[in-house]
Amino acid sequence: MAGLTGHPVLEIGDKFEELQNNNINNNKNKEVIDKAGLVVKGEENSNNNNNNQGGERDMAPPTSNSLHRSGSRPQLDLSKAAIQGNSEERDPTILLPNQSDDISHFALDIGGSLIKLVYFSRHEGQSIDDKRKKTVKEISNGSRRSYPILGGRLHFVKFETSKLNECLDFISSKQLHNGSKHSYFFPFSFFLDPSSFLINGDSHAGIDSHYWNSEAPNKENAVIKATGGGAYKFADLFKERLGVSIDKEDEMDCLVAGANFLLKAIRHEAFTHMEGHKEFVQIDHNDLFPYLLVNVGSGVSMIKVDGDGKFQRVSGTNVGGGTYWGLGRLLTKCNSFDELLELSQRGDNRTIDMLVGDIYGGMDYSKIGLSASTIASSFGKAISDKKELEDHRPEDISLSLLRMISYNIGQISYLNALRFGLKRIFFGGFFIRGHAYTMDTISFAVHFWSQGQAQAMFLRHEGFLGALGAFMSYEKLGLDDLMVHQLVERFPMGAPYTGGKIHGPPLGNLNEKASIVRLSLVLLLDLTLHFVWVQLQISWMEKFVLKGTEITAPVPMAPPGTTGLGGFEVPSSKGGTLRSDASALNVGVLHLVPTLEVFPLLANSKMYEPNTIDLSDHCELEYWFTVLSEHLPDLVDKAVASEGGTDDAKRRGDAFARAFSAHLARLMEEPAAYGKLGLANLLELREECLREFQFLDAYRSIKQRENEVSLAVLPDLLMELDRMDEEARLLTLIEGVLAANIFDWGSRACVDLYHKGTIIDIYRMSRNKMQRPWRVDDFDLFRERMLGSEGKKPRPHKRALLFVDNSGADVVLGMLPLARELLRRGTEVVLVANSLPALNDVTAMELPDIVAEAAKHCDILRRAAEAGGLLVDAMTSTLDGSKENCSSVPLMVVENGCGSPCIDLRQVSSELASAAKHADLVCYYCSVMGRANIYIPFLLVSGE
Ligand SMILES: Nc1ncnc2c1ncn2[C@@H]1O[C@H](COP(=O)(O)OP(=O)(O)O)[C@@H](O)[C@H]1O
Ligand SMILES: CC(C)(COP(=O)(O)O)[C@@H](O)C(=O)NCCC(=O)O
Ligand SMILES: [Mn+2]
Repeated sequence: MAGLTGHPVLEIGDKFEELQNNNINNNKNKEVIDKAGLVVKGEENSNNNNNNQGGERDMAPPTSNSLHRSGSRPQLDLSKAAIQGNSEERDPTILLPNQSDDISHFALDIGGSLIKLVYFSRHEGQSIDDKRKKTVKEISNGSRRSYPILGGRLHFVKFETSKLNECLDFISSKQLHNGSKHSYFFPFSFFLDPSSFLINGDSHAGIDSHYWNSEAPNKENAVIKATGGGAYKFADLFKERLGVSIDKEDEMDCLVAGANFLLKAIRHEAFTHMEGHKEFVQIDHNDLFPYLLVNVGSGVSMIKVDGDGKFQRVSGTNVGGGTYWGLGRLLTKCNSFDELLELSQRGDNRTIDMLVGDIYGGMDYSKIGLSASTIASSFGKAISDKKELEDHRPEDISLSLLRMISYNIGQISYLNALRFGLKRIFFGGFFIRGHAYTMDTISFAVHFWSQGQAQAMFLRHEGFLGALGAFMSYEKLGLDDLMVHQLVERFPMGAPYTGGKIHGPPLGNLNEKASIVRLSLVLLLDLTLHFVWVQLQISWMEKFVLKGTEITAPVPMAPPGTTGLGGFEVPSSKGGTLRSDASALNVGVLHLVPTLEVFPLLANSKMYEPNTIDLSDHCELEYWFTVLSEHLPDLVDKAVASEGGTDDAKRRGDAFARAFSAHLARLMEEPAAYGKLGLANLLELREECLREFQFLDAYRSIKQRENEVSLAVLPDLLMELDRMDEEARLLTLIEGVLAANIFDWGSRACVDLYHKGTIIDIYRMSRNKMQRPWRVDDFDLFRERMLGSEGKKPRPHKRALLFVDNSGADVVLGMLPLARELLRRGTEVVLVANSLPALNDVTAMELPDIVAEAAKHCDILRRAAEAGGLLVDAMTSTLDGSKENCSSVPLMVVENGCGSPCIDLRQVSSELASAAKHADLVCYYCSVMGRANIYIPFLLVSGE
């Protein structure tokens, strides 16, 4: 598992606390998995050491092509690529017969102020072409869907309605309107014109669809879904410019469909914001309706929502976002909405608003619950004939206007909630703009007037409700069937700081990055084009490196103070600039992965929390920020070495370090910037960031070296185990699993420990320390089931799932011997490993080779691996001479669907979910790194 927390699973949130309190309650642990039976936990082990692991060897990158939930790289199938027609031609067409479609769909919400665009890039997963192929088939028993499975990504982008042309250019440059086409051709000329890469775009769209299409687009039939007034107003323009017809969807229908989808499908979509404090709310799907939806766009619509498609627009107000921006622009001469909002942060509305105290001689009007600081009359002081507009500070005007409008919206919303007895009010629309003071003001109004009975909540995808709803009206996409576990939100890592014109979420001008891939393709076909490739690759990376030095810290949104009696002080944040639109949207790309499933043995997926550590606790965040920052130079060294230490790798390493540091800094300032933040998210972010800078496996050589060393000592270990009687062997095996899990490069103490001795020394030393009773110690129950007791026969398990974690000793000396013991007793064993590399975790792709090597020394493993389809080639002779006949009991490998050091059991691969259904033993172990850097390994063994 590796990782600073290991794979935190099985209610480890609870467990971790319990562990820290030295108060483990076995019964509670047993509730974790339906088929609970046994929990075994190892000794606490404190390790301190130093030293450095020396020189890495450069190795060829792995050819991982399995589908997993990250999938942040474009996947190209270049096999059988060929130039069509005459290769001497200037713009020959290249045929990629095996490249799957990248079909795009998009929908628009064209409002009074902004155009919201939601588009989908879809690609097929590649077929599994590794040694696990047979395993996967076996496990599925024919029930599993066969690859490829369609997945894709939803991207969110916005434009100003007044700049409709920008939107049309964007659509055109991405050829979104040529969507569902089935050709795999593209013109060579695209690659020779660097300017064609300078369009706005994002990294996660991967390869734009038009690169695959050279046929004249079939525009006549193209129909796109759009909502908002602009769907009517600009329909002709769309036809003229893009040749597409607009299929108009009702705005209210779309708002409701979008809100319902988000509230059901995105785990932490809604949050409260009171007095500067943001808290994510977990909405119970079965208890969502009714609610009041308030969409604050140019104007405001208030909709009572009773179910999917069941709603009534109950009210609205013409004092909305357009009013703030329009009046604000007139009164302050601001050039942009953000500038206006920024001004408000430095404003003092008391100079312009008439307060209760102004009227009551500085006193509260407490009889009716009004404090002296309550605004009695917005802009009331402007009646003074002593002051003209220019005598007022634009900052004060902006704040006064913002407060007036936000408060008014909050108050009218409350009245409508009261009218219909609604307790929950969700606010959307881009007027909110994730702005702390706006949200606080609305929340305050709702709270104050409802006396705490109604709750204001905000939506992370605030302005995109209508566009999402329009998008979902494409029936064939079946998006409404998507479930929360099939969606993974990712924040592209390099983009926020790359500069250039950015639309939408933190994506940036990354088409240049995708161009690297495209040009590599050109390279394959025509090496003379090398110079173009190099030039463009540099341009993207250099841009990042240069911009990286200009990264500015975000503006802290300090909480405003309140005075209690209905009054609000001025915002205490006097900060500088607002974040640019791109990063301020705070929404990432939504990856739709239909293959993800909830781990079926999870007893209570609602209660389950994969994050052992909640980073909204500032002390925790600061601690982990320091750990990750300090570890960064070492990680960059490893990453660069893993790519051969070339100049290109160094440049990418530098860019990675800047990108990751910038994200860390951002999260330090605003921990909830990317949604609810836990340690598992932060660790995953780091892996994603590495991948985005094309470091596919930073620990590659370390892993290989440790596998080799561990495999070399495995035969001795197996002999030692075989000399023991059954009981001693079982105990030693469990101790071995606990001991070997110490080899985790995610923990500082463990890295230090490495330099104390050889792997086998450390393994033995750790094993000897695992004195019973362990913190959680159900070993006796386990032994009884495995070996039987007086009057009770052994009851071998049918199928065991062994979650494997770190490469080297952990898997080889810890888990494989346990697997062997289970196989020997007739239990099928499924090794569960990461889909993509993360730290020193072993991956599912790497396991067959490790098992094959181990099988050379062990007949049991060899036969089982053969039975499980892991050994494709005939094996060499074995050394341990075991002759037990277990050829029919297979050893298999499945990927867990995860590319992070921490697994989230709510989102695992379908092959793991499928394997779990027949399992009656789950063996899951992890090391928990406490704040004191104390290593606490524990193993959860649950069986029926
Ligand atoms: N960059 C921006 N430009 C203009 N208005 C913005 C911007 N960001 C936020 N807003 C606010 O959002 C409002 C538009 O919200 P939106 O939900 O998109 O409504 P509409 O559908 O009417 O365009 C604007 O009136 C303004 O108050
Ligand atoms: C007319 C609208 C639905 C248009 O939507 P918008 O472009 O503002 O998002 C909206 O502006 C609105 O509901 N206005 C309030 C009108 C009223 O009820 O007084
Ligand atoms: Mn709108």
